[in-house]
Amino acid sequence: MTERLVVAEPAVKVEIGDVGKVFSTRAGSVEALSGITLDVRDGEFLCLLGPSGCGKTTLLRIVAELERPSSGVVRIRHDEPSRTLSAVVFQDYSVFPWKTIRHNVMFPLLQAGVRRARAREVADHWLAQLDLAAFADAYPDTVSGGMKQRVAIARALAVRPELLLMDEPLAALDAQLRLLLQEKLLELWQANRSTVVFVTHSIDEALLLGDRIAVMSARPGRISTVVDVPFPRPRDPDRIRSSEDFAKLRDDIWHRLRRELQPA
Ligand SMILES: Nc1ncnc2c1ncn2[C@@H]1O[C@H](COP(=O)(O)OP(=O)(O)OP(=O)(O)O)[C@@H](O)[C@H]1O
Repeated sequence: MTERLVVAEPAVKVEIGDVGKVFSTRAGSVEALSGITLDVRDGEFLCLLGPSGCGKTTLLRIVAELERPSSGVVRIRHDEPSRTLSAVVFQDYSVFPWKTIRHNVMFPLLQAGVRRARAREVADHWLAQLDLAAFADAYPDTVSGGMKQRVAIARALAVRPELLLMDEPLAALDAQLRLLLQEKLLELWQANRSTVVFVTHSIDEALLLGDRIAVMSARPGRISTVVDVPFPRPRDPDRIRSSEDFAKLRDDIWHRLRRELQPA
């Protein structure tokens, strides 16, 4: 069950308490998550990292209220009722192909009751932030995958959600583009802090972007450890990636993940 109410601890934005999820399929039941207890702190960038199929997407969908947990509870603190509580960015460039890029970004604002002229202004601001201003009148299918994903990110940021949920938003991009978009996300987040839950397979990405990394075990997913990322902000991507601490933490997290990947 998902509840929106004031959680006990004011520094906590999302309280995930003993959440389990079992999917029933024709072939039987699949236990995707078991006993997940995790707090997402107000204003933090939390990364969820874990082996394929460990339930990262399921957990994110439960927090987004797109899926109901089979057991346990999720509580989300909604501080400003006039503000959108959460927005989700998926991996697969979920943009409307029949709308121009500007109208894609305007859409959730109009849905939220923002006046058209203001929605256009806000959309254009975020398109500029994501280097898409020149493509505002283009349709998504005429631009690259990386651009479509930037549209999806601009659309999510434009509503200024209290909680931004991202499910491997950079996974479908080629390696170089992924690095560039990681840096863009880092810059945008540092300038417009909100609470973020970010699912990724990439240890490097989690270390560059995250304040904390919740490492999940193989299915049924559990939180096996939560790593504090010690790099101060604002972060300089090149300095961080080439630092000794980065290499050490990457190695440490990789060893934990490898244990999960190896069959018992
Ligand atoms: N709607 C569903 N019905 C049945 N099983 C499901 C459903 N959604 C997810 N699962 C199963 O639950 C488990 C967890 O899936 P999930 O997609 O959450 O994992 P993930 O960690 O995000 O995987 P990946 O990293 O590969 O994207 C998998 O075994 C998956 O097959």
